[in-house]
Amino acid sequence: MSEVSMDHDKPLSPTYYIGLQPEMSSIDTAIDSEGILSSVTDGYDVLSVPITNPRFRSRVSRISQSDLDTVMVPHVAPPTYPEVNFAPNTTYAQHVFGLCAKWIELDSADPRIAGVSTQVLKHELSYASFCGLSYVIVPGPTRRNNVAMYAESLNTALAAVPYINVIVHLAMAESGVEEPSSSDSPAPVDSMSIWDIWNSVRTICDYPSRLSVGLQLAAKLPPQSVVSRWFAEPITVLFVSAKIFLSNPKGYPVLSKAHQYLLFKYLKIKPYTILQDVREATQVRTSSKLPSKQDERAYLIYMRHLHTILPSPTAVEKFGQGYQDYLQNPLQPLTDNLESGTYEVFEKDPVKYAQYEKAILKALSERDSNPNGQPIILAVVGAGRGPLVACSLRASERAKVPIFVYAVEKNPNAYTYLLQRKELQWQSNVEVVFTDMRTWNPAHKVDIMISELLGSFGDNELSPECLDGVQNVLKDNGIMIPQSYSSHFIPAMSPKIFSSIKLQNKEDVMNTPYVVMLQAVDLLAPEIKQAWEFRHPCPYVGASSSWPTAPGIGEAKQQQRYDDLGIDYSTAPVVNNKPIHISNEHNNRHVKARFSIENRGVMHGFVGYFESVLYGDVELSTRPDTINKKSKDMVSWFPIWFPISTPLYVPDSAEIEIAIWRKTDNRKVWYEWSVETFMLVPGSGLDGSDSMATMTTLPARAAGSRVRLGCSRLHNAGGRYSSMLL
Ligand SMILES: C[S@@+](CC[C@H](N)C(=O)[O-])C[C@H]1O[C@@H](n2cnc3c(N)ncnc32)[C@H](O)[C@@H]1O
Repeated sequence: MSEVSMDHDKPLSPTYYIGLQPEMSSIDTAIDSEGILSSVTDGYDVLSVPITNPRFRSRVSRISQSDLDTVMVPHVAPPTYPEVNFAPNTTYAQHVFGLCAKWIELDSADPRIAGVSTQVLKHELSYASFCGLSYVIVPGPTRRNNVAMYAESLNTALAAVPYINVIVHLAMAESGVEEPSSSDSPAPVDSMSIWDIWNSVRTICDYPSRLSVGLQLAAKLPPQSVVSRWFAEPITVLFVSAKIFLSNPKGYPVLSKAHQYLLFKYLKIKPYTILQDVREATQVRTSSKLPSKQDERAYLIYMRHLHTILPSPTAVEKFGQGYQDYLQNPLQPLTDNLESGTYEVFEKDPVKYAQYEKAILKALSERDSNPNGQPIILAVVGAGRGPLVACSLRASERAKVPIFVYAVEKNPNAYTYLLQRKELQWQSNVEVVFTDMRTWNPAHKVDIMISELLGSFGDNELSPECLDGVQNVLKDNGIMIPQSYSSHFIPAMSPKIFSSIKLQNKEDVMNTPYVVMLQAVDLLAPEIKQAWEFRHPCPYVGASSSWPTAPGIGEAKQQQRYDDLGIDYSTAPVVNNKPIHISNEHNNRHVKARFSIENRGVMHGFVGYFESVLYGDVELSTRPDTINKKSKDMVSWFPIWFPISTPLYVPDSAEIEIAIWRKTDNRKVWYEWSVETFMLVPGSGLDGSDSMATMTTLPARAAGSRVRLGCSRLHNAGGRYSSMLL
């Protein structure tokens, strides 16, 4: 809005940008019905149109130049009829994106200019909203040191116009030299600086769901870390200038391979694509001042072609379609009885069951047959609707080893279904038992015990506790499948998940983990780390079947423990009229892991995965870096997200330390977690280089030492979000 950038002689015709909807549906007719939008859309789906025109700009400019001797911000009245580019019309409103005036300077250091700009923005948003538009595009901040001012204006405008979505138009990264450098060589470009500005804007505005990014694809793409960073942001629009296209040998416009790959990645989040500069680029490409419509359409045709050659989604992407970044509460199959539909979803994953069948086959083949040719006794504990029973029977056939299977289930409805399957399919090879596995007392001990009680973080559905409780029915040399499972984690940034959790607006929403098919997430560290492991059979749990002796402890000791804990033995947890073992301390876990962070970012939480050794070399994994090797295309588990209530900014070359506890008492199991961040002091002093501490106002510290930056609170410290053992 500054006088320098004012251009009164601009023609009155608005600049249109033309674009494609994420779903690529095309509208056949021109969207004009009022005469203003007479530019035919030519197969485009959306049109972005400046909300106001230069008449409005001239008036605003005159107002801002008047009364220069007063400090008051002059009042700007809303645009009038000849100052706007369109009128309300429900036929085309959904196909039009409003472009806010490019000449406003919300972040101007001059309070008059900033004040006038804010009024202009509010008027434009308000008029666009009145006309029924859903989206307006606002130019990004022009200065680095006045971001708070920009954000405040945006926030005010968002609050004043309640329904419209505001898209901030931003470059991916700076393209030029960053700051004047003291040396002769130019300072390197800081490729995260624009993301930094955006992060400040949305943080100051407190993560509004109506604020998103319109990302301008750069001609020269920034490093991969910047590409991944933007991918985690709410991108509503991708701006693609026709000027970044190359010409193929036949003279048609095409994008470079690097741009194609980037688009393939970004199109997954289904942004609108807006093509810019088509006329100018066509003129250059065709060396014609008046290129034909056909020549201009080449860009659109190419973009549509790109949509048709998108790499096919992975098995996980296909399975999770529609569930991306959608928060789900982790299942609690011990407390709750699952619905048939939920089991059906599990059963859609061929990979998990193929791996189980392979593991059972291997265990059967390695197991010496029982004396007198007795069948090997298997137990599927937590049988659900029976898929692992079916796997066991198939493995027995393949191994040519006779088996007898107990199918143990505590869900009465699943039990009924299992009885049906026994009657119709399995007959005498299978005995269906309705009980909590922890109180099961079978006639025969078990050679191979098979379970699938795993949650997204491995042990979070209480597999360790359930299996400890049934371990006493396993023969001394018996096998448990899985043999072990481990939990893994990594710090991550996801503004989308953070705001979705916040939006729930319920108490304690940051105290519980969520199961999420992650998409808009940037993993902040280069490697995922293991938290802990559980092995079965558990060495701390005895194989005695005498009930109610606490596994591995003995009744007297158990009594002693109750006494130590001040618990009345007679009030010990009871299942099926029998007290279950309460000494569960061996299933407590604690880990503190340190993650090196190369590129700065904001931590909103951490992602959890698991790995499991089913038997021998047959494994399962949900870790993105090992899933392909261990259980490619397995879809049964989405990752788990542990939120933190206050996002933590982490600078370049920093460290994040995450501490997690798995805590148990005699009735429940829960996680607690906290995060600390550190900055590393670079330079050694020995080579003559200054340490950052001496270059900044920080107190001098030895090079390599860690400066504490911040920490989160302890989450779920009260154990309120617990999984119940009873
Ligand atoms: C994750 S589901 C797996 C079901 C089945 N094995 C499958 O792969 O589809 C876990 C099953 O274990 C059952 N379950 C959980 N805890 C149990 C317990 N303590 N005793 C018996 N069944 C239990 C649940 O009811 C549920 O059917």
